[in-house]
Amino acid sequence: MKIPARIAPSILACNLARLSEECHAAIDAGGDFIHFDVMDNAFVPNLTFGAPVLKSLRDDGFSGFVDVHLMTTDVDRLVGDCVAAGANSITIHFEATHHVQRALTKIRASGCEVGLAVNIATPLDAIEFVLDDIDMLLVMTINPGFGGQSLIPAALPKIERAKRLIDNRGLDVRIQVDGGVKVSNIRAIADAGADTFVVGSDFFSAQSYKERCGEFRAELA
Ligand SMILES: O=C(CO)[C@H](O)[C@H](O)COP(=O)(O)O
Repeated sequence: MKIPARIAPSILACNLARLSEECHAAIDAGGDFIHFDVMDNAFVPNLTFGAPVLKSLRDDGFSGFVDVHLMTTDVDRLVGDCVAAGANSITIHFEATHHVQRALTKIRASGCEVGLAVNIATPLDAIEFVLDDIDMLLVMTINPGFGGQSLIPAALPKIERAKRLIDNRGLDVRIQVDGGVKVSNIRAIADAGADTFVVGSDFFSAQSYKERCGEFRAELA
C-alpha cells in the first residue's frame, strides 16, 4: 500500500524572531506539520529551544500539529514538559537513553504519537524489538545538530532496509528522514522508502514557501 507523503518544515531554519508567523506560513503553504528541533548542547553540539517556546507558540494561537524531535539527554523529564507544552508527537533518539522502551511507553501513555530516531551509525537491529511501540521511525540522514548539511549517501540503503523490516513485519510505522532533504534529492529518498520528509533550509530559504512546497510535492507525485 502506498503511504501518502508528508512534508514537515523544520523551524530550525525559519526566522525564529517570527516563530508563530513562520509556523502559520509553513502550514498555509502546504506543510503537513511542524518539525520542532530541541537541542541541549549535550546530546548534540548545539542549543536551540524547548518546551517554554512551544508553550508560547500555543499561547499565541498556533494549533497545527507539532512533532517535537528531542535531540537531548534527560529524555524522561523533557517528554513530560513537551506534552504539557502542547506537543502532538514526540521523537526521541535511540542513542539518548539506556531505557528506550520505557521512554516510548511514556510518550504513548501521554496521548502523543511516538517517534524513534536513529543516528546514521546505529544499526537497525538495535530497534527491532521496539518497532511495535512506535508510529514513526526517523532515519537520520545527517549527523544531528545543525541545519544546512548534505545528506549522507549511506542513509539511502539504510532507509531501504528499514522499509523492508517494517513491511515484512506488516507494521503501520512511518519512515521519516531528517537532514539534507532538498527538491533535488527528495524523489530518490522517497524511492528508497521514506514517506515523511523534514525540510529545513531548502524550504525556508525559498522566496515562496507555497511554490517550494509545490516543487517538493511534484517530485513526490
Ligand atoms: O534535525 C535537524 C538538524 O539536526 C534539522 O531538522 C535538519 O537539519 C533540517 O535541516 P536541513 O533541511 O537544512 O538539513
